[in-house]
Amino acid sequence: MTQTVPRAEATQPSPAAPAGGGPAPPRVRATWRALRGYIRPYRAPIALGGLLNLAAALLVLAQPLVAKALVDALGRDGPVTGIVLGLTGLVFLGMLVRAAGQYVLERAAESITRDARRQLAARLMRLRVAEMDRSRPGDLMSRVIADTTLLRQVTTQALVSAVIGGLTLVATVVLMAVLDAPLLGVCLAAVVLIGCCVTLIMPRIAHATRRVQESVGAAATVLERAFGAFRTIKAAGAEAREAAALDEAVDEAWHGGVRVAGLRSVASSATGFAVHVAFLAVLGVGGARVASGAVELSTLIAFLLLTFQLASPVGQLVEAAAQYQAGSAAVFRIQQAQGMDVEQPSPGRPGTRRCPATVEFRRVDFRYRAELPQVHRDLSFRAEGPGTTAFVGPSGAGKTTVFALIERFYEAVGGTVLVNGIDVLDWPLAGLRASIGYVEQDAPLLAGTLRDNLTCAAPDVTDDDIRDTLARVQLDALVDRLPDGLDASVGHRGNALSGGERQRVAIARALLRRPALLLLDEATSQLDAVNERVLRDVVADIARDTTVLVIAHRLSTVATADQIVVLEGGRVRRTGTHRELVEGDALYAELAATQLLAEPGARRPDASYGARRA
Ligand SMILES: Nc1ncnc2c1ncn2[C@@H]1O[C@H](COP(=O)(O)OP(=O)(O)OP(=O)(O)O)[C@@H](O)[C@H]1O
Repeated sequence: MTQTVPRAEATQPSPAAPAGGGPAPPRVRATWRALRGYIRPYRAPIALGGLLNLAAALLVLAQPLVAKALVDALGRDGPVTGIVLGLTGLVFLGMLVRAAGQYVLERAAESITRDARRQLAARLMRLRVAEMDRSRPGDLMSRVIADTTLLRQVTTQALVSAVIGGLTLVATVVLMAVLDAPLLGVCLAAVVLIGCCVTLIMPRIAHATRRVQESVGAAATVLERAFGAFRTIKAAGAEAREAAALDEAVDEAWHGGVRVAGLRSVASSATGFAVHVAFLAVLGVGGARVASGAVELSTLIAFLLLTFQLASPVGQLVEAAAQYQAGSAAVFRIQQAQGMDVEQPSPGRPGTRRCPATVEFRRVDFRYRAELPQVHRDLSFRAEGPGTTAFVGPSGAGKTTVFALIERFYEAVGGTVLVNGIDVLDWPLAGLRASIGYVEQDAPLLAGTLRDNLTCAAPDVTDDDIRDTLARVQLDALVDRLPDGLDASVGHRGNALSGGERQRVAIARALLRRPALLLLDEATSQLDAVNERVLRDVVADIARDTTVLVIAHRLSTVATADQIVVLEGGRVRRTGTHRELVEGDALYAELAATQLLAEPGARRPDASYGARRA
């Protein structure tokens, strides 16, 4: 049995969406769940880093007590060398332990960022084509690159700071209570003040961070759009307009970033201010208590040092809260992307691949989205191999969509698409696509080398296979001419090659997959006579042992096709050979006379459809 994926299953609910009832708001719970998922594989190093940081904090905490011993020893005229050496050792040891703790944490943070990027990128590669149609690629790119960076802080530093800060705060408060309880009361007032301030500021940090990340996504979208159509932008003289669109997004990010900076500085200033107020209050109240003999001077000095040290754990807690808020904004956006609709991998099933393949559409209905008009209505045809079936029809008739349904980029809303007699929904997706070679009309190439482009669909092919295939599409001379041969760069989207060469590289790429079915969307641009002839010969050669489906834009293609399917308004209007259709179908005769590209010197059939309709 072939494993099929029910359509409903393939749609993943967004983790960012409300997760049901309960006291905690769903977003907070979803954020926590996601954070726990990122942290889980690195619990050990994070715990080690946390322990080292805690040890460093305790070593720092011990310093006032040693300082108190030093003051007491000085007061008694006792020996101080050991105490001074001990204090120096404490300072150095604290520094080393803190450095080690930081390294372990930073390493874990980098690993978490790497994992998040890998997971998200792998997921986005599996997005359904329909989902990609609705998305902005630039924004998705910024989620993979920029948003994941914010995880670095929240998953390690913020977590450890919160734990260490909390523990250190408790330890400091306990020590203060041991030293002098009334003075502790003065300090606690400052801590309450900070708590109120933080509660007010933190949600605003999350909101502003989200605005920054969204603006960064918008900026990436503008850049992606401009770089993707760079020549068009230049030819249209639209550089300034694109730059202005980028400015807008960048300004928005700036405003958000400045707001976050402002909020964070208010939070940290409030912390510093509260500690200073506490220090002065302890100095005043403590001075009076020393004067009255209620406490010793050394106790007051130790207390004052502890009061200053209070700034560190409280600052850590405030910083952790701010990092959590910023991170939660990023987690929200990452989870949104993780929740997009992906294709489900299904295990391969041997035996379904048969060469040449047979394709059949049985009463297929299709529309791209519920709110869009229907593209195919009751569409039925059968194409067998070996041989060529050509599709012709007016622009928008649904020819390219036929190929998209065979590749299962989209799923029919009614009827059945069969390959080798099996519903494409029942095929293992990878197996289905492995049987098909698809050459798109604009033959997009990937930036990289010629070899990268040829092997991306069939990584295991040998150099001999590549050379044979290049000879078949008559590209061997080009490769011999290039100084770096197969390792020559093809430029962004293959810009370093001519249109005809790009087409032939795309065909070679498809052939290296050894397809049972070749889908070829012919280029609409006029190729020179050599390229035209080469392409025709190549397709004829492939069609000898393979099923070739071609969206025809050339007279030479339809003239030699074994079968021609004429599409009109999403339906099959007529099927036949070129000769039959020229004589028997007015629309076909008109298309052949007016829209199909003829080789220079070739005779066109007369147009009659428009004339007859008129
Ligand atoms: N991704 C998409 N989302 C929404 N509508 C789409 C999408 N792709 C195509 N369409 C629409 O579907 C219809 C059929 O498009 P299709 O590309 O299949 O036509 P075609 O016959 O190949 O046209 P052409 O010869 O001009 O390439 C068109 O009206 C088109 O606007």
